[in-house]
Amino acid sequence: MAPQPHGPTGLPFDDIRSLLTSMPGPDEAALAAVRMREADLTKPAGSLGRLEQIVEWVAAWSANAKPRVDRPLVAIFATSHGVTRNQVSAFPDSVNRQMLENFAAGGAAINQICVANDIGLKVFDLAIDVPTPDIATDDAFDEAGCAATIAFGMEAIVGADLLCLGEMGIGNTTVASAVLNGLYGGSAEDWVGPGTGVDKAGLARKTETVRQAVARHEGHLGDPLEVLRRLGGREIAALAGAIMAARLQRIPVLLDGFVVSAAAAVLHRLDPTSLDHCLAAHVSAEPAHAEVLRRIGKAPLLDLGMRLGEASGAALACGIVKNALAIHQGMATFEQAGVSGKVAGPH
Ligand SMILES: O=C(O)c1ccc[n+]([C@@H]2O[C@H](COP(=O)([O-])O)[C@@H](O)[C@H]2O)c1
Ligand SMILES: Cc1cc2nc[nH]c2cc1C
Repeated sequence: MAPQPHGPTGLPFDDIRSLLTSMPGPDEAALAAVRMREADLTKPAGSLGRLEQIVEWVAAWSANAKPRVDRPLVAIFATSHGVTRNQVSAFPDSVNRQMLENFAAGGAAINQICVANDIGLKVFDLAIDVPTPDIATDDAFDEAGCAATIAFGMEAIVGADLLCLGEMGIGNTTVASAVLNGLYGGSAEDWVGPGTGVDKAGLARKTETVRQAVARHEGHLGDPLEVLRRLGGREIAALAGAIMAARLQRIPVLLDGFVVSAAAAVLHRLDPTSLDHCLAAHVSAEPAHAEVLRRIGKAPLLDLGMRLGEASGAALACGIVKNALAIHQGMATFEQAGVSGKVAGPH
């Protein structure tokens, strides 16, 4: 039989759907081992709060009873959006390439967060000089193009033991709002916010653009991959691929802000368990982000009023993950330290 490029039906999205059905679950043995050790460490049970659950999360999803993060990686997917012709951003498209150069030169916020926390940084240029079509009037991709971009995101992820996902793309909060409106319904107002800082008139243009884009596809938004194809952008597609690839490679993921959460929401709509290896690093100042996190069932680790993108919140949260693991690995047990354990019963 001749080789078939895209599985039995020949449709690229079917490959993605079938991959989602074969994702590994948590490693129960690693989880049990860290819970056992946790109980023996010189502190009252539960006193490290969510830090304890972070250790369990890394153990379960990296399948390591002695969880470590030695090679954390920030991956930034950068691209351009035709939707910016509707004047939906406070900044011009030219910032995309300029920021790529700034990342390369070490001058962006994310460079400094990576230096401070000893994190590797990779920036992926997704045809930054060729914007995807304006989603208010055209589909963002055809199916093959969308699937190929998801596949690019999958292939980008190698050799890390914790992945911090971020993006860069002027206009992409409009695109993310359209994707979320397409996935979850409601009105455009529910999902739109200031992004890089548009004024009142800009916000009205954004809202109208999202309303127009979503209305164009009415009746075709029942399939989350169709929502992505019609209303998304390259960084959102690649981020969805990266989240899937990390799961297959047993790499825990820290999700950054509003735009990354739109990619995560596509997967969550396809399969609610597909984000179990992900934590929400922070809740962004973009007003609808908190609602997305509620919908995907993630309580953010940080709430710092940030709205930068470029994985800045995820990279900061990586520092917390590294601290949680250092505490767990390095602490003495009650027996080792000669510290008395909790007394049984009331006293
Ligand atoms: O991550 C967020 O929550 C976030 C919120 C607002 C803006 N951004 C960043 O700002 C850019 C998109 O904003 P805008 O106004 O051009 O749509 C893009 O480069 C994002 O990384 C990111
Ligand atoms: C300057 C600038 C830096 C960014 N980093 C991520 N998104 C951004 C948007 C702008 C405008």
